[in-house]
Amino acid sequence: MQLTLEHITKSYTKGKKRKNALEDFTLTLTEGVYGLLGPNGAGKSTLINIITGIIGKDSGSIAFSDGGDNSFLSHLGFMPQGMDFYRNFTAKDYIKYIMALKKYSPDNADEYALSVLDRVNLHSDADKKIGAFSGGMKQRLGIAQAIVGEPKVLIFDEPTAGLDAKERIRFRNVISSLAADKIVILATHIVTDIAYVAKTVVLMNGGKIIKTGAQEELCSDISGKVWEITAESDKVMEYMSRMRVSNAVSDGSKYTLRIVSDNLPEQGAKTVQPTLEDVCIYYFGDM
Ligand SMILES: Nc1ncnc2c1ncn2[C@@H]1O[C@H](COP(=O)(O)OP(=O)(O)OP(=O)(O)O)[C@@H](O)[C@H]1O
Repeated sequence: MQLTLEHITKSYTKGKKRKNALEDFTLTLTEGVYGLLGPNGAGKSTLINIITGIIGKDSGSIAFSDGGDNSFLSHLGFMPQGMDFYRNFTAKDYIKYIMALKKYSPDNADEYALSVLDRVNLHSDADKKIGAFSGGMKQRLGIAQAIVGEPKVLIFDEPTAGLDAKERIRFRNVISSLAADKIVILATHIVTDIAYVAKTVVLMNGGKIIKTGAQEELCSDISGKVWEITAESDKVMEYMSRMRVSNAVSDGSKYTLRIVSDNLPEQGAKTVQPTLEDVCIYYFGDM
């Protein structure tokens, strides 16, 4: 299975100027999770809106290898940013409503709706009204509506916004369990969400791909450029203003700073193993 995005460009007019929100974006995706990472304005939502057919592209092409005669959109499940729901529906009725909208009619509609809810750990909440759901439960219901009809390509836009740590972990586990035989695109600026589940990380900025690869490859590309130093607490702000500091931990009296820099930031600094967060700081500065 292959989704091929080739030379996609989209521009907007700002004042008197045309500005590219996406520029010659080219990527081939196969089964597994792709993490789209980039700062605000990088072009993530524009890309997703084009793949999902919400907006048109100026040029470029989208091709899906397993579509048969059906349109690509019939193979797509989508969870948009900031999704909302009908509060008075139960979870099961909502899923059945989505089934109707997608014209998906398995032999036993109730059983199928429950099986979808089971996959996002909402089976026992099937008859509860959505108005009583927590933020995390609603996000999982968002995943559930996306998988109705068993689409081969799933897209999630900023899916963990506002979730607590426990729900984030739950979300990641659900995504991992779905990804084996699907193409999953996960757009976010929360690095840890991607660090745990993405087989491929796509770093975007200014409408372009800055780097793409497995997390380990991206980390090893900046090997030797992440350092640790110890600093007195009154010097921390100065370091932060001069250097790209990806982390600062205090032991009460002193700080251990993690610094991303091409060159030795200070005598005595030791190199440490880069993480995906360091990679983002390296390419984007603060996200
Ligand atoms: N309808 C529009 N009209 C004009 N400019 C737009 C429009 N939509 C997006 N842009 C511009 O295109 C660029 C990419 O925006 P986009 O929303 O795709 O980025 P993003 O990576 O999704 O950012 P965020 O994380 O903030 O949602 C930005 O410079 C944005 O201002």
